Amino acid sequence: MNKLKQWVVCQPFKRKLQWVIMTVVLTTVASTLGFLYWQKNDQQRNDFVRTNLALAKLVAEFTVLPVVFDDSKGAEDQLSKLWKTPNVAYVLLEKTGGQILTNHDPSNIAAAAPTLADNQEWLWQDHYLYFAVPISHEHEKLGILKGAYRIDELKQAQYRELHFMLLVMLIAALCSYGLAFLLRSFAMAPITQLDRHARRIAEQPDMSEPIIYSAHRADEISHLYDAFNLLMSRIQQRETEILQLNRDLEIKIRQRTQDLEESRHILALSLQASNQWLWDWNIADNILKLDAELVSLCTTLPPATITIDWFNEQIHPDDQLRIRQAQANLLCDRQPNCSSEFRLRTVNGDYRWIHSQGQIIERSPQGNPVRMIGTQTDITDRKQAEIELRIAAVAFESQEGIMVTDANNDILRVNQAFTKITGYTTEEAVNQNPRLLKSGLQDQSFYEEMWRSIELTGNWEGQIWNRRKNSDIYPELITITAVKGPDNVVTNYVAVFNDITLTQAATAEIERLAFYDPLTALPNRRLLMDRLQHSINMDRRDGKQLALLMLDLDRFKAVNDSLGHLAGDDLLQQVAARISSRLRDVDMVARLGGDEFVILLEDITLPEDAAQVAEEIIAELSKQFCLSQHDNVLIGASIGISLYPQHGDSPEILMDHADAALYQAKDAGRGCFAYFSEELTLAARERIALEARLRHAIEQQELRVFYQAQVDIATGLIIGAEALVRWQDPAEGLIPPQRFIPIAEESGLIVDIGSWVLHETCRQGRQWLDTGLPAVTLAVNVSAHQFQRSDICALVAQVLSDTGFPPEHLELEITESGLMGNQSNATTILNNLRAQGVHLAIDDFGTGYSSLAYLKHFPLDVLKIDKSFIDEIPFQQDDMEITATIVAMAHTLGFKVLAEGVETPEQHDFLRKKGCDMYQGYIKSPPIPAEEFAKLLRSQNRTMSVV
Ligand SMILES: Nc1nc2c(ncn2[C@@H]2O[C@H](COP(=O)(O)O[C@H]3[C@@H](O)[C@H](n4cnc5c(=O)[nH]c(N)nc54)O[C@@H]3COP(=O)(O)O)[C@@H](O)[C@H]2O)c(=O)[nH]1
Repeated sequence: MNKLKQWVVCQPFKRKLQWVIMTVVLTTVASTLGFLYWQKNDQQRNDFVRTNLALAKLVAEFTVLPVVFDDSKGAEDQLSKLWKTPNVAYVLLEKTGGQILTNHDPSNIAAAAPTLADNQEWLWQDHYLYFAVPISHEHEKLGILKGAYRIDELKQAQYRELHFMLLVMLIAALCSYGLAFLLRSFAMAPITQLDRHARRIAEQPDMSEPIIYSAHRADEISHLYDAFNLLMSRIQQRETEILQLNRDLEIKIRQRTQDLEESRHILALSLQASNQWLWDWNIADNILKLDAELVSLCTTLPPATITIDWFNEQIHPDDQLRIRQAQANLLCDRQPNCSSEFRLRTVNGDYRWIHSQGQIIERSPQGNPVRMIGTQTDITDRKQAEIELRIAAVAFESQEGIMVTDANNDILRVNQAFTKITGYTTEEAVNQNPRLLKSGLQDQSFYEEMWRSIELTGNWEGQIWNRRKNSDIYPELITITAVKGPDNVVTNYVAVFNDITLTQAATAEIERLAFYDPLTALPNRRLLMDRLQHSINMDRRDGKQLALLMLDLDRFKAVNDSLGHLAGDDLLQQVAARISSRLRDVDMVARLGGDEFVILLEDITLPEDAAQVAEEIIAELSKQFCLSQHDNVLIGASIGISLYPQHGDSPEILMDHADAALYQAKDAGRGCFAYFSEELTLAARERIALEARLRHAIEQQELRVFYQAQVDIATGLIIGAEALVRWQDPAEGLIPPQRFIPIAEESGLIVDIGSWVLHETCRQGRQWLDTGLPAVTLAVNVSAHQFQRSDICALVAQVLSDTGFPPEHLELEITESGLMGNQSNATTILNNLRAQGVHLAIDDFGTGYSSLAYLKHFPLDVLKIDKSFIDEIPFQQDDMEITATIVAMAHTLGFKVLAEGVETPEQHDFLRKKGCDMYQGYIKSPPIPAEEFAKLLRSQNRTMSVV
């Protein structure tokens, strides 16, 4: 119903008008026709009933007699008048009691006829008018006459009339439609025109065009047109004004927009510069607008969907309650603005510290907060820095002294531990230079080295002695670190130090107890084994050898038992001191307990070196001991020696073998040493004996000088000789230098021997000159030991001066190893010798590690190619090539070349072809005594004079 109403309301007015007219016309026509039709119908029916019922009643009166007399025939005659009427359908006469006297029912309708009530005379139903007329005589009911009339004809007539009326209705409808249409057109035309005009004007910019209506009319429509035109002109006028206002407004808006844009830009820049993000919380609908950067930092959600609840969920659980409480306070107006710090989860799942602040900018009419705006800042770095600062502050006040200076080394800050250690308060230290603490125990070079390290590596760590305010000097372990700025320039220095006075003392005490024998203060077994292991490792790497000497005192038990333990202790301490005094710094002596000592000799050259030390110690301990109670005692010592690597490669094995050797030494009769192997023991003993004999030989002048000719390869003439020492032993005969020169070098006797050979050679040379022999160069060997540890320059000057031998005929042969080591020192010596007029030769070239490039730095005259290169010529191609190269290169550097050990004509020819200058070797002459060499020289002279 509502829909219908709605639909009707929505219909255009003209249609509604048309409907009204048609409805009125049709309703009027229909109701009039309907009434007329109904009235006529009713009339016709009543007439039909009345007429036919009267006929039936009349017939009924004529049937009284036949009914009384039960005369069927008479009844039929009477009734025939009735059934001969065309519209009678059936008729029957029924006597009271139910006897049918007559029945005329050709269509069998009676059986289906309705039963009428007692007093009901007729019934109008469907196609029939039923009737029941009583038959009475003198108020006695004799029977009843029943029947039915057909009413079809009457009904058909009525239908025809109905059709006619409907036709009239249709015509009326058409007429009403036409009438309504005419009326609608007439009434709506001006309105439609007004509508079209209004629409057209609405579509045009110009609204000033008036709408014209018939001039002669003055009805309501005409007023409407006037009102419309007036309205339009007013609108036009207002529009002009509005346009003007609009233009003004536009200019203002443009200006404001520009200003706003500028402000926005400045705000954005300011926010960006201050690392801030804008947020805008619409409290009413809960939407939180966040800066795009912050959104992308913490979510992939579309920004428009972010609510305050979602945002709160992203806050760290530990901060959520506090922040929600702050928000609640704001909303309840307990505080006007907010400022808080919290951790916010990012898309990565980690948290960043955010500082958020804002205020309410809009309220509802009731005064409730509606909108808030504020900024957020990522303060993670600041928070981190705060944490680090707190840590730094705690660390700064640690147990270690800390001193911070600026780049000029002026103290900026010190901590409490600094004051505790140094005694200087902060006020006393600040603005001072750390020199304040200088003890003076370190020299300038120490500090220079320290600052060099700081400059190079950025820090320095070490131990330093400083002075407290009360003048006490104390050791500290200090680390100095240079702090650099982003430009890599030092801005500060930070020194962190510990007073290690107590630590040092404690460490020393612990070490002493753990590693040293309390009686003698010598290292104990533990330290010895550590050191031995370390030495084995080092020697294994460097290919060196070491010796372990196990020493046992003879007769110590007797002293201890007879003079008491105090005397025994005293004796042991003195033994320890004597042993120590005989050792080099690199060696070690340990006490294993009782009277047992062990000596570790590191880096020995020959196995016999150990025997020499053992011999010296045995000799030292054989001397008398004066004990503190004025008892003089004589003891002795036996020593067992084991060697690394010959006798074992672990500390335990070496100790066991030294112990075994010690028993061997004791068995041999005490007061002697023994190696773990017999042959070494013998060799060592022989070597020691030889050294003793050599000393004796020097004193007894048993040394001789032999001379070996040096020949000019081009002329074949002797131009010089090498002086070679020999030992003329009265018992053994001539002892070659290979046997005694190494011992002489180790024992230092070489200095005396070398000095003697130089003197003897120059003396002999002078004598030969004086006797008229031709002047030849005499070459003297200078050992490495002699060159490096004695004043060779002074010796040469002295000898030349003493003997008067011309320096230009003296040549000194120095080995490569002699020159190695301190190059500048060697150069000084050589220059000095050169300055004296002496010639200089490099001996055994090729056996050492020097190169020609290295040698060119020295003022040398002759280069002697080692015999080992000459031996295999012409069989060894390599040696030939090396020799040829040495000759060529030596010449390039300005040296003369002498080949040693030339024995065959092939060697001689090869050297001559390669341009070698001189040679020396058995092919010409072996080393021979002075007289023989003089003869050789004289014979050459004679030959020459004959030629
Ligand atoms: N510091 C000193 N060292 C000296 C002194 N005297 C000798 N020595 C050095 O002793 C080493 C052995 O010398 P020596 O046994 O005399 O041997 C020399 C020559 O005999 C030997 N030689 C020379 N020619 C030949 C040869 O043709 N065949 C051959 N088998 N041997 C030959 O060479 C030695 C000379 O060597 P060098 O000195 O290198 O020229 C030896 O190293 C001597 O240096 C001394 O007084 N002081």
